[in-house]
Amino acid sequence: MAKLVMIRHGQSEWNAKNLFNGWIDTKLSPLGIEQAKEAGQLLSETGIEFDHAYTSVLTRAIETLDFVLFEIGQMWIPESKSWRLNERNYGALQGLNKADAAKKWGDEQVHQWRRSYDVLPPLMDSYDEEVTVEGETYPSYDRRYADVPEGELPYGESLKVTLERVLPYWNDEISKKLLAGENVLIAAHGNSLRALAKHIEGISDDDIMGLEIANGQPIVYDLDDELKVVSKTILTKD
Ligand SMILES: O=C(O)[C@@H](CO)OP(=O)(O)O
Repeated sequence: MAKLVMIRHGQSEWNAKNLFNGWIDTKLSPLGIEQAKEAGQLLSETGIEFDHAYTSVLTRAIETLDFVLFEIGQMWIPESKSWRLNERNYGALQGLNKADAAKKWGDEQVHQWRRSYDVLPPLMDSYDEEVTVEGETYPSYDRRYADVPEGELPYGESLKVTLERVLPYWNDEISKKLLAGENVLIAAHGNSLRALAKHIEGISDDDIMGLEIANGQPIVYDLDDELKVVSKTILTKD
């Protein structure tokens, strides 16, 4: 029986400001760093020995993985990073304040964009666009995406579309490790992990609307030989 642990990154600078973050590369806030360290401390109490760690190509998830691996004394294990584990691309919403968006488009519309399974956010026009917040400019595209196959760069993703780009990585890479009995740690994002949880737990399109994943709380799955969930435990301080 293999163990799979998924951790959403600690609070990002833009989570703290209530901005749509998506693929924009922001760092952990001071609270986010504390949450990442705490996640590692909680995980270290389980004694799980990992064989492989996965993360996205976004700094907030990579930082979280580093803090967690440091806390559990397993910084040496093999790690892989993939754009397929990135946060959902929030398209033209990226950089906007979520409360301002609700005032402009209405609470229900914004809730649909954030939590529905298949409603797309407004799409961005091009990867040449930059997002400027408080005088700081963030590029939409950089060389970390050079290996993304032609035509697969998203311009805005629903959870469904997010799952469709996470799944090939799960099927070709992560699930193979678990099927071989290896213990796997994934540090990623609220929506890439909601998508994976939907797949792993068989959550319906309707019920996935109610699933929230908190920053820095490790989710520990025991999986059987066919990767069916035997148990799920969320580690918290309390
Ligand atoms: O802004 C984002 O990219 C995500 C997660 O931080 O937000 P939401 O929870 O609204 O999907």
